[in-house]
Amino acid sequence: MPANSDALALVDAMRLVFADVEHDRDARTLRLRSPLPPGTVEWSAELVSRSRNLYCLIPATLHHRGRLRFAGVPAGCEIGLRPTQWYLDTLALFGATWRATEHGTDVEWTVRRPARVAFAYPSMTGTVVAVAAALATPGASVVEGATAEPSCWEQVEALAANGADVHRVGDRITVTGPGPDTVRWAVGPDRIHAVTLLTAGLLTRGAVTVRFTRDLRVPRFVELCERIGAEVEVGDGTMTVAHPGDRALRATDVRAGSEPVFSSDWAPFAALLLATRAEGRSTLTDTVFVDRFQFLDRLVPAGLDAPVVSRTHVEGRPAVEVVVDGRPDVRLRGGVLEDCPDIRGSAALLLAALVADGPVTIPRATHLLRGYEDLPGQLRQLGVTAAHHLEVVR
Ligand SMILES: CC(=O)N[C@H]1[C@@H](OP(=O)(O)OP(=O)(O)OC[C@H]2O[C@@H](n3ccc(=O)[nH]c3=O)[C@H](O)[C@@H]2O)O[C@H](CO)[C@@H](O)[C@@H]1O
Ligand SMILES: C=C(OP(=O)(O)O)C(=O)O
Repeated sequence: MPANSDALALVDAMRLVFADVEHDRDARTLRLRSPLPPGTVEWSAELVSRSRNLYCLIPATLHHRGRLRFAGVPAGCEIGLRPTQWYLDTLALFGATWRATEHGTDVEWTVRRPARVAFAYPSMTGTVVAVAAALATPGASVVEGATAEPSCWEQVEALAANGADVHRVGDRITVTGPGPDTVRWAVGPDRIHAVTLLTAGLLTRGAVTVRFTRDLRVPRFVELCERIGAEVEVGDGTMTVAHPGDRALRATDVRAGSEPVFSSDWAPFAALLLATRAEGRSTLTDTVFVDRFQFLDRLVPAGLDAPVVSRTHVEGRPAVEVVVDGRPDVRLRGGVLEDCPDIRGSAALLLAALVADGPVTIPRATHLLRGYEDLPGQLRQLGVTAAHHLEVVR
């Protein structure tokens, strides 16, 4: 497992559930053993501020300890409205009760009942919470309208491989609990991380190869690369994306959103690439987060043309649209950039150093470090030299 700060927050939360938590950062393994006896778990405001993904751990926390109190709201990227009540309402379908208090939220799970959960929108965290709750509940539960994100299918794959009665067919997941006592799993490749590095290669007009031990499921990213004229080669456990070298990439329109369409998480990388390496006008939309493209504004003082951002609707959903006029030979100036309060926007700012003449400094790397253990170090390993002046102030 990775050791980005988000993952480390989850490890800390697991220390409140298991007596024996062994995290070996060199071996990249995490072992959780000996659940603590029932009691009340308290998540401090500090812990809660570190990861929004803590929501995914609520079922396990309640399963072993019965009661959870947390201050505030588990926080993540600030990229638009992100209400979270539906995660707790999903748990309530399995018999949990929750209430907002003066200090935060109290959740309890004393009576468990199997449930039928139907998402009107394919919520990612909602799906993970529902599958985990179903697994801890004796009897047959069903999750309909589940997310189409392969990273979440991995949850089902891991459980099934360990003997759980869990099946996914399309957007329907059936679970018969209780699940197995022991689960062992090697975490699959981080798809967003892979797309980040492959984009870096295109920005340098070079090529990057990523290696992985299990399928890298990024078909929409591959399609985009092919559409704009990049070369993609998929081998046995490898994917290489290469810039054509002698010509600019082609402009194209990108409709990002909830998978199976082009992932919202990759939209910043596509926008940066199309603005700085493609010839012509591209329009990108995102139906998940209205501030998805906020990082582009931070690059204007560094020499990027001001993006034209507007609110729109795509298939009835509110969306953000950005129009970029590609300048394939642009050289940005770099500089100390304004903070960008989201992981992928921050990563895109760092990648902008690859098309800049001057140093690029990201002033507050909190968000970057939530999603990437050491992106500057990885870029250096790929051959990015000191000339690109990547600097992250921790
Ligand atoms: C579906 C989707 O693309 N989810 C993204 C979201 O996951 P995350 O799990 O954070 O959020 P959800 O998938 O639960 O919801 C995403 C958005 O969907 C809408 N919504 C959700 C549930 C619901 O019942 N009704 C509703 O309208 C809301 O606008 C919400 O903000 O952020 C992650 C981090 O960037 C991305 O990896 C996920 O791809
Ligand atoms: C938005 C992201 O994370 P979070 O949901 O934790 O804010 C992300 O991973 O890009």
